[in-house]
Amino acid sequence: MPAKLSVNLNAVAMLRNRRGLPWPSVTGFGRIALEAGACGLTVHPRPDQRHIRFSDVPEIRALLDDEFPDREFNIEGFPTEDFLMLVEENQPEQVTLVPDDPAQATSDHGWDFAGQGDFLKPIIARLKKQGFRVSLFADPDPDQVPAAAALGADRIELYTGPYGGCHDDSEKAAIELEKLGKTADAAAAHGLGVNAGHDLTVANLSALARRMPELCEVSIGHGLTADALEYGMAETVRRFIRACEG
Ligand SMILES: CC(=O)[C@@H](O)[C@H](O)COP(=O)(O)O
Ligand SMILES: NCC(=O)COP(=O)(O)O
Repeated sequence: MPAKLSVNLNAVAMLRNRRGLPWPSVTGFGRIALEAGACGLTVHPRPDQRHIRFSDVPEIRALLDDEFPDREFNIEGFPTEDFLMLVEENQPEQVTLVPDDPAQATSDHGWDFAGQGDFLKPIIARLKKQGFRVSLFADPDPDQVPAAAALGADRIELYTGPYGGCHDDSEKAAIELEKLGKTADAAAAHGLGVNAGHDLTVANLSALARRMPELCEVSIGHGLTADALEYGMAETVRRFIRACEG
């Protein structure tokens, strides 16, 4: 079964926020993505709300509930109490915990599972008790997988930034891809599902999907939104879904 595509709406929100106007519409582009076959929508609200605003989240929840009840909502972020309350109010199918500092421009590393396990464990238990699937943002490092697996989460989301950053160097890309692949293999051996995301594109996605047949889901925003400017959102989503097939 090919990996599922979850469309990240952060970049659409960022474009909207250039003005005090409601377009481009975050839910409107979410609807086009879902109509074109995306399996879900992802948001990564940051504390400064520079792209997704907390008020977008219930609107996306309503879009999914009212028009696409078979698709999934994935909310990503650092688990502050504000973030956890937002999650609990909006009942996503999946929560992805990311170790971002509020000042960070974008996500650039996974959790240190051994060092931050005591912090994560009760948060994961709180989220799991309410029925959310929990995924943990992870570096491409198979040695960290046993510590991740001990925390009680369902999946890891592999940080694919270093792989995506090799867009002009196929030798380096092959090395990064193998690190991701070995981490996915270790995760599968420890009973963890595997998601992936960050700087994925139509050009680099097929090779990733072929290397990790166990890949459950990719969440893609920046590259997909860039393509949507060129090809339109619906055609872009169809292109990414084909790339998920390997
Ligand atoms: C965890 C991850 O890789 C994405 O959620 C990414 O961080 C998107 O966030 P920005 O849109 O703020 O770059
Ligand atoms: N989890 C990764 C994500 O949602 C999107 O990352 P990017 O495609 O915007 O780099």
